[in-house]
Amino acid sequence: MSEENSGNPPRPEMPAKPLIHVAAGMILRADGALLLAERPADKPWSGWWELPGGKIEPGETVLQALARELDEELGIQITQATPWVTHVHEYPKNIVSLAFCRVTGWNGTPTGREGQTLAWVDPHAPITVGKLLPATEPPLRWLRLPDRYLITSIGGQQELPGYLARLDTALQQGIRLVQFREPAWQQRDGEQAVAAALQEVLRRCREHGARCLVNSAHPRDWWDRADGVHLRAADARLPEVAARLRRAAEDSNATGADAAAGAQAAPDNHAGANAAAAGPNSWPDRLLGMSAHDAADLTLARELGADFAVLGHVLDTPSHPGEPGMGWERYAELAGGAGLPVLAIGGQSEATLDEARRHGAHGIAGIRGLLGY
Ligand SMILES: Nc1nc2c([nH]c(=O)n2[C@@H]2O[C@H](COP(=O)(O)OP(=O)(O)OP(=O)(O)O)[C@@H](O)[C@H]2O)c(=O)[nH]1
Repeated sequence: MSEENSGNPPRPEMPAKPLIHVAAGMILRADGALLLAERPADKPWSGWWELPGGKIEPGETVLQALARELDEELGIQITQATPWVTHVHEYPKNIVSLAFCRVTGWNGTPTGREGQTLAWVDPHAPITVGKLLPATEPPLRWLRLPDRYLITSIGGQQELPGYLARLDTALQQGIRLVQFREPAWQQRDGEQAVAAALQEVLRRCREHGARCLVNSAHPRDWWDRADGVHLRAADARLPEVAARLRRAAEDSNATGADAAAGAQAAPDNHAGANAAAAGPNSWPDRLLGMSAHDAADLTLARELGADFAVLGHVLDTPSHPGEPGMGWERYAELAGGAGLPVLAIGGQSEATLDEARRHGAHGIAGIRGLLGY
């Protein structure tokens, strides 16, 4: 029904909020420490902490703007930086599109050239230097996500001992995120046989402080045994999946997990914008991953409050014979608009991690390449 004949009075036009494009640096030292800056007294939100950076000027690329800002603000010259996640946050008075970049190489020593206090912090520990700008909280959460994601492909009971030995090695070598995914085995031998393998994989992951998600091809009641779920794109569209995630979010809110996760009060003109813009964070005490193949899948991942998406396949891979990969250019285009961390999948291994990062990936996912085949 059109507004004219709906019987409702026409709504007054809302003035559009200004959209500000910003480049901000995740400046990471070799020991993993992250640089934060306190906004100085003469700027809006003074006293709040942020990632160094600033507005992108007309004609500048994100990396050019970042290089200029870090030189002006900190007196450092970037030698190594890659695009990461672009996060759009709506404040009551404006909308900021923050293009976060990983900065891992620079010349000079960061100095607060505009009077700002600087602090190197451990991004894996609670941030205690002060309040973070609301739009700066999601990237700090995302930074904690491991950058290598191993997906199982055990295949059957006979192969299990050999696989577990390889898994042990991968965990010893630093794998901290695993997805248990055995749809063919489950279909052939039944859930019981596969459930025992999940227990073995979970036990080993826990021994090494790694998290293990279960693929949504497996029974729903396994999700709670693991550290979260990895949704296939088709499963992410099922109403019962959305309902299940909503229930998990409600349970978690009821037990105050949000407060424990460090939600902060915002000043008046930031108030209320944070939770909505950071995504619903559907399952705060567990991880939610989703497989994506196109822009619509990535949008859905963001709407569901996924912690990350896996996008591919990028390069040709034995798991999709005869289906050419999307290639790095297309990957970069899609990942750049995703608004959440994206891992590249398809032909990935330690050897492709740098290339993946150059194209905006948070990291890589794989079956064989991350198991040392
Ligand atoms: N650099 C940076 N800006 C952020 C972050 N989070 C966040 O909401 N912002 C917002 O993005 C905008 C950054 O622009 P800016 O730093 O160039 O602007 P400014 O207020 O310092 O003023 P100015 O450029 O006129 O000196 C501000 O509105 C700031 O509140 C962050 O982590 N880093």
